[in-house]
Amino acid sequence: MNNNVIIDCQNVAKTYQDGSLKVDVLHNMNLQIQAGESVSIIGASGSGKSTLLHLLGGLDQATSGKILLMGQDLGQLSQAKLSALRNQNLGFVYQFHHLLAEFSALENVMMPLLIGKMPKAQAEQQATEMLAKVGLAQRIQHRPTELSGGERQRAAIARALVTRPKCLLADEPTGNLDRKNAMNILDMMLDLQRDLGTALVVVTHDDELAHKFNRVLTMQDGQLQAA
Ligand SMILES: Nc1ncnc2c1ncn2[C@@H]1O[C@H](COP(=O)(O)OP(=O)(O)OP(=O)(O)O)[C@@H](O)[C@H]1O
Repeated sequence: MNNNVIIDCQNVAKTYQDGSLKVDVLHNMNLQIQAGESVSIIGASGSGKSTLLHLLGGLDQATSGKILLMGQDLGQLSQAKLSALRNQNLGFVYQFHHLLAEFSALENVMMPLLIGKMPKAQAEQQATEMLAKVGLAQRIQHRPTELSGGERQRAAIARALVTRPKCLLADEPTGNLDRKNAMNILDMMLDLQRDLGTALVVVTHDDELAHKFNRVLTMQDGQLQAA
């Protein structure tokens, strides 16, 4: 195995069976995500971008083909092993922040570390540092409702990165934000990708944002093409 490959999709197909209707979304798709690179995925609505991201994250299974995460075949792992591999190596950010309303930004960001059994004081320190990196040093005690939309997404990004994953998978992370905010947050994600050495895979509708990445791929006819 090439040690720099974090995710390796080999001849992946995904078909949804919706009643009697079969929907072929991905076929014979190949993709390698290298350590530390930034990749954007664009393409028409319904072309399969979110489907691909779910497969890369081990949240759904390919119909055929293989997806390796750190050399391990996701289709061959027990649910417990898959969860552990995912928690150790991947971070997720969605269009909606999914922060827990009753907790502060700090508590939300500490959560994945506490789940990983890190002692509380250390988790608090690391979460505080990550919140500072996303520009929320002055907001750590705020609850999600006390943060702006952009700040909530920053907190969600801090929560996804606090475990120092090898790869961050983001589905329309700036889709709910105005243009200026979206640009700022995407630039911040790319800065963090370079500083932390995290690979970054982002699905976006925004061609201009997409072109800030090392590679731009377009989903078309169930496959990825270099844009
Ligand atoms: N659970 C499912 N069951 C049946 N069909 C599905 C399911 N999930 C997605 N699809 C279909 O698969 C296709 C790809 O969906 P997907 O959400 O991956 O597209 P997308 O490129 O992310 O779209 P968008 O840009 O609008 O978010 C669509 O035609 C969709 O209707």
